[in-house]
Amino acid sequence: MSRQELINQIKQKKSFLCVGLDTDIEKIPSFLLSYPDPIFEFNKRIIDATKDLCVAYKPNSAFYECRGVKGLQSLIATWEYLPKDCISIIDAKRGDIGNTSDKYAQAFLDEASSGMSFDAITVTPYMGNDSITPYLKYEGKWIIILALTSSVGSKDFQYLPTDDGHLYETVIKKANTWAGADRLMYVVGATKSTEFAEIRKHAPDNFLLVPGVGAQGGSLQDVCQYGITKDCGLLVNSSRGIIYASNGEDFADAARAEALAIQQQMEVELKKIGVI
Ligand SMILES: O=c1ccn([C@@H]2O[C@H](COP(=O)(O)O)[C@@H](O)[C@H]2O)c(=O)[nH]1
Repeated sequence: MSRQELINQIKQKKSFLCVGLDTDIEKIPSFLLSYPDPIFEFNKRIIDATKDLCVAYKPNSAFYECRGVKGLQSLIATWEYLPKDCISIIDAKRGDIGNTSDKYAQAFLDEASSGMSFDAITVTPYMGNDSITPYLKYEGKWIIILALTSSVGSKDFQYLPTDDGHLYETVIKKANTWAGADRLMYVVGATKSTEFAEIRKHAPDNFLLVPGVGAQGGSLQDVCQYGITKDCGLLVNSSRGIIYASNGEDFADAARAEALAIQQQMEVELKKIGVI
């Protein structure tokens, strides 16, 4: 999905919501366990209930990989089921030397090789340029670089002082030399809303993937105050807050209600800035 197509979807759906599919076999309603692929069945119902309210889905690969072959089958089935008008993001957080990154890129971006071809993949910047370029070979795919994470541990490295301010700022400045805002997004945690203004100085046009609202307590309003741009420029993710809104038979309806509440706040923010 191109940048313009993404912006068009945001305008059409009045939403910049990303629904996180962190689907945990121990948390899904027990009645689903009798299905041949309970994880896929859960995802399918969540997708059906939310697809008109969001512009992105983000399965986190850990929740699938931990189940071995079964998990990969669920992930492939989920990827196949994702609506084509939503950007599909695999949250894999990979990073390695070039020839290994080639294989990670094949695993998640090359349908002929693995059966999956997500629109975007999260990567860690720590190993530098040659760990990122293999993903850029896949035309039209997005690379989403961890910049300032929502985690408490972000203070261990990401805030270290550098000539640019902090290490996360150096990451953004350097990564901007590898590709433009039509291929690169950055992960910035919603729990770091006060840093958004600083980040926008380095990344005025890039979309930011923002996890951390909902279960981690980040504020959508604060994120928008400092992070929204004339093109929106944000994909705000909520995983547990939406998909585990209920663990009863009504789980999909409860997920929809949560997603709708977020979409309605997003509509207000988009109107404020004149995106819609
Ligand atoms: O800085 C980061 C980077 C990634 N994540 C991921 O986003 C979701 C958040 O899930 P919630 O249930 O909405 O808290 C999850 O997949 C994380 O691995 C993040 O939280 N922070």
